[in-house]
Amino acid sequence: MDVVAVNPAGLKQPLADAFIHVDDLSLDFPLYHGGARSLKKTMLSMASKRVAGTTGGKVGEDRSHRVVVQALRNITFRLTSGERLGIVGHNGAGKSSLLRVLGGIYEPVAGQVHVGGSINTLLDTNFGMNLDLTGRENIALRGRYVGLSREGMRALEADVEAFAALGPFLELPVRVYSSGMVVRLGFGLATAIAPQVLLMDEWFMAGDARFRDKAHSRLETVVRGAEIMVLTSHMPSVLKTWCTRLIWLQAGRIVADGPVDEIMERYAAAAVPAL
Ligand SMILES: Nc1ncnc2c1ncn2[C@@H]1O[C@H](COP(=O)(O)OP(=O)(O)OP(=O)(O)O)[C@@H](O)[C@H]1O
Repeated sequence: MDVVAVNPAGLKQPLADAFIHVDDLSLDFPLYHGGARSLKKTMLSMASKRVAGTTGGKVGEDRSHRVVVQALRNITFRLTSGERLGIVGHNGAGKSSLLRVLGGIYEPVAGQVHVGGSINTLLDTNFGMNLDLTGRENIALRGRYVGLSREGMRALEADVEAFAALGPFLELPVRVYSSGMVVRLGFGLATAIAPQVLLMDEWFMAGDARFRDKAHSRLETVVRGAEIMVLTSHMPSVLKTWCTRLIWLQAGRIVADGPVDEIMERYAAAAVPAL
């Protein structure tokens, strides 16, 4: 296992072309703990009767005889600068797990992941936010995290303040915000920093209707600025608009990898409708 992020958020240095190399990657989530023998028996017996087309990853035993969800199995692909990859698959196919491994959030149990270039992971709008800090303090925190200069910090603060339009609430702790206000701040922050590699979950695009148009044009700027994008989505229109290539996952494995139209057609013919 080896996760290497070259220059993660290293915005100060000039960077080489972005890339993603994933070789024979596997990821497990342990489910069984110590005493729950009957749960172990039930899970393994149900997993052996699993029928094609059901949701979730494959349930099995790892080398230490723990019951695990095999969320990703033997995933191999390469992306170079200019590629926009969409990941499709049924609920529980492993799409979000793959994004999180690429973003260095989950550690694979086997295989290699090399990501070259600055990364921004847009998973949910709360990601990386400290609810006890004020909106303004969260902006400063993010700026420091990505290593911005003083001038960069000022620009970040002005940009997010104007976008989020929280007025005096920017001086209050985020925990007193409404959910829509948290989305405004989180979205403004996440899209203020243009990465070379953009990892994005489609849920990130959800927001309240009035805010969505404003958010969409901002998101489009970040997407167009990124050299590589990886997007998980259930929405054919989103995938067709934004992606150049699709990987179709089924119970943690790649079943197809290729041009958007071709994979969409095969997926639509075979897939369990997602929620
Ligand atoms: N933290 C976790 N602990 C245990 N199992 C998990 C965890 N996260 C995900 N899983 C399991 O891993 C498998 C893959 O989940 P993942 O969230 O990657 O699927 P997904 O394709 O993104 O699904 P959806 O389209 O429903 O969001 C599922 O079977 C899920 O139950």
